[in-house]
Amino acid sequence: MIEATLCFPLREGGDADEEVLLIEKRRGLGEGWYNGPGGKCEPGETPRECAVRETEEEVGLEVTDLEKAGELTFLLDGEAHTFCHVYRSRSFEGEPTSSEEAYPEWVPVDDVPYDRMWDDDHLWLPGVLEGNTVAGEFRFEGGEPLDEAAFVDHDLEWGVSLESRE
Ligand SMILES: CNc1ncnc2c1ncn2[C@@H]1O[C@H](COP(=O)(O)OP(=O)(O)OP(=O)(O)O)[C@@H](O)[C@H]1O
Repeated sequence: MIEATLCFPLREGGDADEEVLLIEKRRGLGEGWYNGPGGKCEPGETPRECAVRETEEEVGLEVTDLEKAGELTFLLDGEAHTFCHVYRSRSFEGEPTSSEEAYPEWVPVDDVPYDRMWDDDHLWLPGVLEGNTVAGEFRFEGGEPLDEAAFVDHDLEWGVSLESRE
């Protein structure tokens, strides 16, 4: 099973609108779709360290004080495929810049382009951006690659305690 991360930097935008930093992914899994910065954990790395590293690599932002917001299990044809640790952060340094992997974009949290994201995102990301915590299982069918499989169903639990988790 792949262990991966997603990080959602948040800031106060114009008109006091809350904004989230998304990326348009330029290659690999989920290419062409929007998501948070993130990626696969490397050996010996904690998920939190992975989220910080991937955010720096993909958009050049140095995030600190990551808050654990979710744990998502993605199953493909009945088998656990990816376990994803989700974080929020309001503390970061630097300006988002494009990389070979991603185009960054600040978007109002009320205007997230869910029609251009993974099919599961609209189910859990709004709550995460509102400050809630979530544990979820999402089932996909149809074989590899995961981003061409069909999203079948899911279970979600809100308000879970993730404080003691990486
Ligand atoms: C199934 N539903 C899903 N919904 C939302 N997000 C999903 C997801 N499934 C995977 N993700 C995320 O997508 C990124 C893949 O990125 P990543 O590991 O970098 O893939 P990629 O193949 O490009 O890796 P390398 O660059 O080769 O390491 C990574 O953040 C991972 O958490």
